[in-house]
Amino acid sequence: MIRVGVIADDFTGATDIASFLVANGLRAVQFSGIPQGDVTLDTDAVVISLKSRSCPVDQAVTDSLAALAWLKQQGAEQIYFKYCSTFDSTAEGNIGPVTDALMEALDTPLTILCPSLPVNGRSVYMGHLFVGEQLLSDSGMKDHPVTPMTDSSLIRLMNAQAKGTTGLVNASVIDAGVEAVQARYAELQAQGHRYAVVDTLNERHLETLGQSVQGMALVTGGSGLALGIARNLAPAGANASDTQAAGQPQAGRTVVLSGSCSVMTNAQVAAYRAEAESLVLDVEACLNDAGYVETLLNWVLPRLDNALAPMLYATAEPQKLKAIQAQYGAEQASHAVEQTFGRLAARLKAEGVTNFIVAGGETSGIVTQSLNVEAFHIGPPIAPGVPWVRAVSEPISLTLKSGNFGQERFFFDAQAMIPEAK
Ligand SMILES: Nc1ncnc2c1ncn2[C@@H]1O[C@H](COP(=O)(O)OP(=O)(O)OP(=O)(O)O)[C@@H](O)[C@H]1O
Ligand SMILES: O=C(O)[C@@H](O)C(=O)CO
Repeated sequence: MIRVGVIADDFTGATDIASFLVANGLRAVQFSGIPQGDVTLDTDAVVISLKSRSCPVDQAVTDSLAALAWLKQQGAEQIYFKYCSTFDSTAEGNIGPVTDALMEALDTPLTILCPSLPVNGRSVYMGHLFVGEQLLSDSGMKDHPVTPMTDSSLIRLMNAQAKGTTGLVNASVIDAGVEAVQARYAELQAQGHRYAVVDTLNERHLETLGQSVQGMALVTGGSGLALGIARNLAPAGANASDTQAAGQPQAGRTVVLSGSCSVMTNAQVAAYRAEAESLVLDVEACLNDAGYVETLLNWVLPRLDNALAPMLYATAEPQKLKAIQAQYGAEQASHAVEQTFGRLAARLKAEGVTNFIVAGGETSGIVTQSLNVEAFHIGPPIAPGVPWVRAVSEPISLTLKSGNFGQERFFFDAQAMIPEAK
């Protein structure tokens, strides 16, 4: 029986939530897109990753409903709509419209909004979302190129993009325990609200919330709530080393591919460059040189036996990125970089590389697609929300790192978890 069916609005967000599910005692399988037909699954949770965060609203709704239909067909008891812990969305959506569509399809009157992920510094207090010590609207997210977040009130954000109205379950109610929280849900519903923002400051709050939503047809949030839900549902005696076993990385040739320009990835690339061999992608060559992927491949191949895996990166500091975007056009440049990583990944696989350490959501999406990997087992985490994952049908392992996740030595730490070849 599938206890939880997750619809994630991007790729790295999907591995993020899958990681919290398995770390807290549920077995999980992740799919890249909606699988064709029925699949026989011996698992507690299924995570489907879509690309619905910043696509047009209609597309996001259609894809999310298709994922819902597939999950219901597999018998999923509870549906979890996973979006970003920084509530990445525009005034039009897609979080509001997708939530409305899922609620209508499930014929459910109330759901919760729980973006918080305290272990990564995302918390909610009095309905306001914080990133570390800053309000969301003061954090780096205010300058996001696609979904700039200039308001921190989850109530205002949701009311602007959804059909119904939003109420608050504040921290003191959550401190009062599961029954108080459930009574507050009933009160908000009786007042005509459709969405309940839940304050969350710590793991204890997530545990209370996980218990409070048992039986709720739809929940929505970041990956933090998955910890509470998994702890509530995990069978007695479940332990993470069992649930993560199928996703353990195997000995094999490894590369690092970094296409993220986020602040944390810049720091991680700088730390890794200082000790490992690396090559920066030339954006002009990505755009115009048909033989560039072979050039990159010829650089990588002789370095695959190095003690530290070779790294190819497009990662750039904000000023450099702006200059590149001004010269070539933002969309053209990022598309060309993504295509280069995708083609290179396919060539590397053909040359026997089995382990891919990838940074960036879009970059992870294209690399996974190019490797033709459709389903993953989830392994142990390298950092909160970033696990090793292993393809179900072939010996390929990946880490798919959200731009701002992970510690500075992430690329080293990921490799340290790969066993030595026998
Ligand atoms: N030097 C560069 N010049 C132009 N575009 C680049 C450059 N480096 C990376 N890009 C593009 O920037 C985008 C980065 O997005 P990606 O989702 O991979 O990372 P991210 O936004 O940091 O990650 P996440 O979505 O997990 O937070 C990609 O489209 C990538 O191709
Ligand atoms: O929730 C998060 O912050 C991440 O899983 C994510 O969605 C990054 O794109």
